[in-house]
Amino acid sequence: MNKDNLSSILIVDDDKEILTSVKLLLNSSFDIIQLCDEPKQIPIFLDNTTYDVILLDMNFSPDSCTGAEGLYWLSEINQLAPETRVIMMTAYGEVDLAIQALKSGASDFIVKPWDKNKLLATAIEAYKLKKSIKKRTTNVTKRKSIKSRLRQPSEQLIIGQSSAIQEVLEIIYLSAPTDANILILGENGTGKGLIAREIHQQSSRSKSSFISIDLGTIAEGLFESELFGHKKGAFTGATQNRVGHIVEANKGTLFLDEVANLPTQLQTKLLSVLSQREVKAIGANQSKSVDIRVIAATNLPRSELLDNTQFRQDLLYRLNTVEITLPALRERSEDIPLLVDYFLDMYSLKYNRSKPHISMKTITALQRYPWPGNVRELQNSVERAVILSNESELYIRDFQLVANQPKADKQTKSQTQPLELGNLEKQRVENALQKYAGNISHAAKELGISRAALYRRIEKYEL
Ligand SMILES: Nc1ncnc2c1ncn2[C@@H]1O[C@H](COP(=O)(O)OP(=O)(O)OP(=O)(O)O)[C@@H](O)[C@H]1O
Repeated sequence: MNKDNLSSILIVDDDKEILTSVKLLLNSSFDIIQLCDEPKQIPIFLDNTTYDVILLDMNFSPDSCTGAEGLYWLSEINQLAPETRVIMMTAYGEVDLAIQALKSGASDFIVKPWDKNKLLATAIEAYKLKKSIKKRTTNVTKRKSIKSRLRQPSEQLIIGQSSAIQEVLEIIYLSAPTDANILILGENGTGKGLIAREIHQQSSRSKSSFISIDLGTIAEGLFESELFGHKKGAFTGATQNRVGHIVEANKGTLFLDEVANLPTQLQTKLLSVLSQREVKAIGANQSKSVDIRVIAATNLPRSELLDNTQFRQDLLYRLNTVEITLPALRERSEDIPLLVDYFLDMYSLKYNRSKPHISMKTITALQRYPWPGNVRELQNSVERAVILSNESELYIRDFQLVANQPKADKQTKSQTQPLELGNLEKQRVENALQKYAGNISHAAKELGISRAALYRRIEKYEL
């Protein structure tokens, strides 16, 4: 068999017992497993073999606990074998080190003493990620590394080392420079707006406008005028000419958030704009030619969008030349340590506080919470914790999560999750509405969702 098709892993630890036990554990999942008990040998191993995954200890000298050795070897591996995914092995409590390793390009980390299933799952996940990225980029010449893009200064960073986020970054990288329309799917707060901006930033249209419209918040009668514009006197109240968002986005990007809310007759009109590349304001005699790229987003699951008789399928096929699905935060809890660290930096700076410490125990508790409002809810919780806590360390209570709602166990997730999440969400919406005496704006901010999303939940739960 071609050596390239064999899965390979290198385990680096100075403890020979650990090496043997990890080898036994991974034996049936990897074709090539090599052991290294002396980190100085790493370059020699890398010279002989291209590994998919390396499992790397943080400390090698008997008294060392700074993690400096692990970080040094991580950066060496990044240079010598940039495609290889590195999983760091850290001791319980070394959360700052683990985060530093992730920021320095590690793929993931695993805490010692480890749970065997977790170690196996982490190694397999890293292997799959390595393969999927390799597959999609073999034809791309001059490819910038994903990690360097992660660190690139931009308005707002997309944080995440999970395979789901890495794959999203890869799709953005490949599709942004083309003019293809893109449809982004994902629950509220998963980062659809952030991704849309990043696509615009990475496109050749980045110097022109990025016009974002939330179709979930536009009043029924205003859709057409907002999107297409109107001429003075076109209808009662049209006292002036109005340029629509489509024309404003000319040469740039038009982001249609909550696109499933677009009324049917306007779907037809939008479809014609996309195929004719012309737009006609209400009351105008002449069409104007436009050059726009459309990015659309919806929180509806794909199946619902396809079955939806209210949404024109021919428009859907115009919009989804490329499709990006953002997973819920509860499905990629491995991103939580980095996200928490990122938001702690952001809000300590904003509120002029010293950055609080956070223990591995607290991080683990945050990872077990289901985050129905996704990254937005996490961001709001961290902001609140930074504002309200005066301590040098943050504890789980500072995040004010709903008590006793741990994430469903993986095995039982499919049976229990919808019910648990539905109840949890309903309870949270009810609490927020009560707390702010029905004030939608305040309650939506507290929940970390848009006003439109809150209205939909009020309707859904008949509150
Ligand atoms: N991967 C990420 N890294 C850093 N910040 C993120 C990430 N994902 C989301 N965020 C932040 O979370 C917040 C919510 O993201 P965003 O508004 O893009 O979500 P959305 O899916 O568009 O939500 P909605 O459907 O409610 O409009 C924003 O402040 C965004 O910057």
